[in-house]
Amino acid sequence: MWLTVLVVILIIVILLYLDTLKPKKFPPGPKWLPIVGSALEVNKIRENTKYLYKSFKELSKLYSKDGHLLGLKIGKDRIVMVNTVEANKEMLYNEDIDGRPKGIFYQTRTWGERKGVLLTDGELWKEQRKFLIKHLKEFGFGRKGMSEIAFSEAGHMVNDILEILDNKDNAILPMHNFFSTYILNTLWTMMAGIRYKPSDPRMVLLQAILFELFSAIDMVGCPFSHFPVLSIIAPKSSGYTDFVSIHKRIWQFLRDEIAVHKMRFDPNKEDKDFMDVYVRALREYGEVNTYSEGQLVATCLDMFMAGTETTNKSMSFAFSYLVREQEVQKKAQEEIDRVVGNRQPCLDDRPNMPYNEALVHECIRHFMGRTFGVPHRALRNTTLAGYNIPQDTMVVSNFPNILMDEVLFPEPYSFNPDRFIINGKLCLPDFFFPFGLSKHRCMGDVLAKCNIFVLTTTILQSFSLLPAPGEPLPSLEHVDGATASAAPFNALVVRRKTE
Ligand code: HEM
Repeated sequence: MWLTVLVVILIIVILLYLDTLKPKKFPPGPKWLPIVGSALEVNKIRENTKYLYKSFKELSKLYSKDGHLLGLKIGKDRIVMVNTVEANKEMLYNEDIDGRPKGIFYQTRTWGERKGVLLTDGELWKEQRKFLIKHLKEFGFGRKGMSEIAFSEAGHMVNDILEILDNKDNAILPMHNFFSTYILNTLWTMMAGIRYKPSDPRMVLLQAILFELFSAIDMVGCPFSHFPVLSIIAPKSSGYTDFVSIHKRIWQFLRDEIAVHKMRFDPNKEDKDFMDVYVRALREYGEVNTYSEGQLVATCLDMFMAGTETTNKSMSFAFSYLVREQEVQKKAQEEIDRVVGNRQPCLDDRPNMPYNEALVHECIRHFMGRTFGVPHRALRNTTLAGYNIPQDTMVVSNFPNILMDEVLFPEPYSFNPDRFIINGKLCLPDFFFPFGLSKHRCMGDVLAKCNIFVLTTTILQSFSLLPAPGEPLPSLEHVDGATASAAPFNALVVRRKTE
């Protein structure tokens, strides 16, 4: 009996010891303790720095001599943060690192299966990404139709503000989520043929829970993803219960929409949106290869999340700075007045408006300068920047390290569109790739840039945004999470006088 206990203890000790060993030539980083890995050290530093990206910067300074990579283990997950421009380019073009992570966190959002286009790889990702892009184009994606939809949404936005002003000259409006419904509408018109009013109660609820969800998790995971056992022994405090319940609400929202499309489907009528196309494919061929109704729900979920949160939060950063820095706002308005005059701005104006176009890139820089890339996964043992990356290691672009670098972007925390202008022309350096590179490059960059340009120029043409009287200026302390957001703030929206 005692011998058995001793052997069991010995095996546990050996397993715990093995858990602390790093693979040969693994990227440098903090020590690995049994079970928790480097989590304690990361958390300790995060208590001081408040933000995960700043903690990784501190840890990189401490451990990474050449600065390229930082190697960590959080719970069961081996994670490599890719810090530099050169290492990121090498990583994003390395096909061995073209996978997406597996596991409870990434799969719970799609009811335990690997579905969708954002967090999948292999045949399913390839086939479904191709199908999605091909058919979204039929409804305007990346084409003229897309800019017309953005133009129409911008018009609705101005009318909604005028309705709120109700003959007054100004009103105080909450800004951190202000643009989200208009942004969602541009995508949802193509995906589901629908536009919502920002006051629609379903939208208000969905936006609130999405904001909550993205603040509660990090792009590299959350407590129950690194320690899956927590989802069973401590589902509430590990965030698992909320994660599932938020997703259930979004699934329901999407399934309701798909049900409407299925009900009204008529094989003899022209498809009006992506859901129609997918329902037709399922009716004609059935659930073959990678096609299924679950895949349609997951694709909609991905587009909903990747397509609205990112653009909306980029704009929330832009406007928090525009309220603080009135001279930037005035410069943008001067260009709008000079080039566009009194008609509504549209995407065709962009080539003649380098300052406003640069403003779009500066707002994306501020967003991705606080947000990590979508994690990749090593599909097999490989190398990166001279280090070994074992199969199934999570590999993450550390965008903040590049986009907030003082050498690449002097005074990185100031909001300065002029940094992207040389001799009066927009000039983007080749170390600026906030949408990623290569095969997993963002699908929605064209739509995001179109929306930000059209919505920003349209609102600034008709209104100025000033600090709300009696309230502090918008805070520069942002909300951390899977995607960073400006802290909630109000602005005094003032009608501009037209001559
Ligand atoms: C400011 C706005 C946006 C930024 C900064 C952004 C950034 C990114 C980044 C960094 C990636 C990961 C690339 C990689 O893993 O190598 C990505 C992937 C993705 N984005 Fe975006 N994105 C934005 C807007 C959008 C929009 C509007 C859509 C929807 C139309 C979208 C859909 C996607 C999808 C589906 C992927 C996964 C691509 C794949 O793995 O094949 N994104 N995005």
